[in-house]
Amino acid sequence: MNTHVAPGLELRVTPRVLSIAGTDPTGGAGIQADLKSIAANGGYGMAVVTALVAQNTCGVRAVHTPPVEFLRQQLDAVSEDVTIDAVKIGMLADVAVIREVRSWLEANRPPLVVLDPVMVATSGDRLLEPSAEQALRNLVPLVDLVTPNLPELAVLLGEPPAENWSEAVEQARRLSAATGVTVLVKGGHLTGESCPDALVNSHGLLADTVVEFALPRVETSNTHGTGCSLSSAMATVQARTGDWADSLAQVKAWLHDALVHADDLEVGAGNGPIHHFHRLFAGKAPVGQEFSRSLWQDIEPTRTAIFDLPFIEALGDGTLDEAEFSYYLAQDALYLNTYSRVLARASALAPTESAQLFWANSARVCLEVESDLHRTWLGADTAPRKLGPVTKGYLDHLLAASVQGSYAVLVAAILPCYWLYADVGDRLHARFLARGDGSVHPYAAWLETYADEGFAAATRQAIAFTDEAAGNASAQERAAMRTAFAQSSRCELDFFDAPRLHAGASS
Ligand SMILES: Nc1ncnc2c1ncn2[C@@H]1O[C@H](COP(=O)(O)OP(=O)(O)O)[C@@H](O)[C@H]1O
Ligand SMILES: Cc1ncc(COP(=O)(O)OP(=O)(O)O)c(N)n1
Repeated sequence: MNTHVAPGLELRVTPRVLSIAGTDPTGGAGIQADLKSIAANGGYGMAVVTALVAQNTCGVRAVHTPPVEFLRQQLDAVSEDVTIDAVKIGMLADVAVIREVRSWLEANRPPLVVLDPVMVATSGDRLLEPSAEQALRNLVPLVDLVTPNLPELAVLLGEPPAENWSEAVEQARRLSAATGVTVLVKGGHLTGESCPDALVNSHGLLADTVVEFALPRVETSNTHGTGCSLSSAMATVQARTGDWADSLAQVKAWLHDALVHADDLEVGAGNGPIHHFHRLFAGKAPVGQEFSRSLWQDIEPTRTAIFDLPFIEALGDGTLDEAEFSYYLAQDALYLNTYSRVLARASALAPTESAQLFWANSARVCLEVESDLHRTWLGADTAPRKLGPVTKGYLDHLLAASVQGSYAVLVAAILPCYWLYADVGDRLHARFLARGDGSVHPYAAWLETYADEGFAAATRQAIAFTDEAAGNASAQERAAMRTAFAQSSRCELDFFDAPRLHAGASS
């Protein structure tokens, strides 16, 4: 699953994450927000203060920057004692602070560094001296991820700010190309119903140059500290998963719900903070990926059996019998129609707005894929198709999960269809590309559908929502999730083997 783990990065369940940033006495931004965000995302937070900021939700009143010798003493006190798994850097105030942090980074080389290039607060007050902009630009190539908002992205490039999302992504491409660093470009400063973020790396570090995640924009003025919270959450989750895209899928869902619950806090008269601990306050555990990882391990024999199937072998090398492929697609179309209803049921049961939207959108996409199957592959084949015995068995299992009322068990039953297809599509597509002989592959278009980055992103989100559901479930419910996941996985195996057994019998 973690295809992009940086060399030397040792993944940890509870990463030790250091924030190097300025303060916010109202607790919404800066180092206070970072510590909450790190804890809410399952890390152990530590803090070195760069500057003391007299600010509140309405604005910044004064900034006091202690001597850099004291900054170095703080940094050394932490790093000489504690193993640091990840660092998040926020407000750096001036050139002297940047120089000191740079020198400490060069001497200590933490395995993972995320830089939020803080320049201006929401209130419009400056948090970085203009004379320090070049020094901050020069720091970017030293980090692993930089998370600028749109005005900061423009300053880093020396260009006017992007006015729309596609310009923002183009700017992120240029910054990544120039620095070699992965850029997390954020759409918070734009308007519109959707609030997109994208990971951009022009040097092949991600599955695709641009990996985008969008969730609905939350209507609230309480967005103080979103950038701080996002960057420290990314440092934390990345130190656990080792995969930027997985990390953003998890963090974005968490942040969305933290914004949804922001108004509950009633802090301050201006732009108030987000609700970092909305999960904890609702009696939920922080999110990790241990549960989904253990599910994936449980089905290791099933996964091996799938790749040993003659159907998968022949699909991969393009020698699959046409009748078998056609049977498979027709059954897939029948399957998707009901699967879409099952996804809609998950949306109806979902405990959060972000999960509700995700499953509802998945139900819609599923119907689009079904009609695309008819248009692209089955168009000429108008023969009425009967639900095959394997398809029926699989759908009966999913429908049973959808009527018994547990959201957690239902999403566990749903997940293998995403995860195993993404895995099969990915591997077969890679095998196809590795042939490199330019030969025509009759099923290339099908392989592309499932090796598609959009599908991979949806799979990561489905995994993140399953982990979230597991975090809220009782031990008994988690055991039922495990059983449901394993059974759906066996159904997937049988589904791939069904054409061999049943294609001849159907008309
Ligand atoms: N109203 C909103 N609804 C949903 N997500 C938001 C909203 N405002 C900001 N975000 C998210 O918060 C994060 C920080 O974004 P942004 O506001 O662009 O940066 P900054 O806080 O550094 O100015 C991003 O993940 C962005 O998508
Ligand atoms: C000490 C400190 N650091 C950073 C910020 C800016 O925080 P950010 O997350 O960008 O949120 P907004 O303030 O822009 O909402 C800050 N205010 N103070």
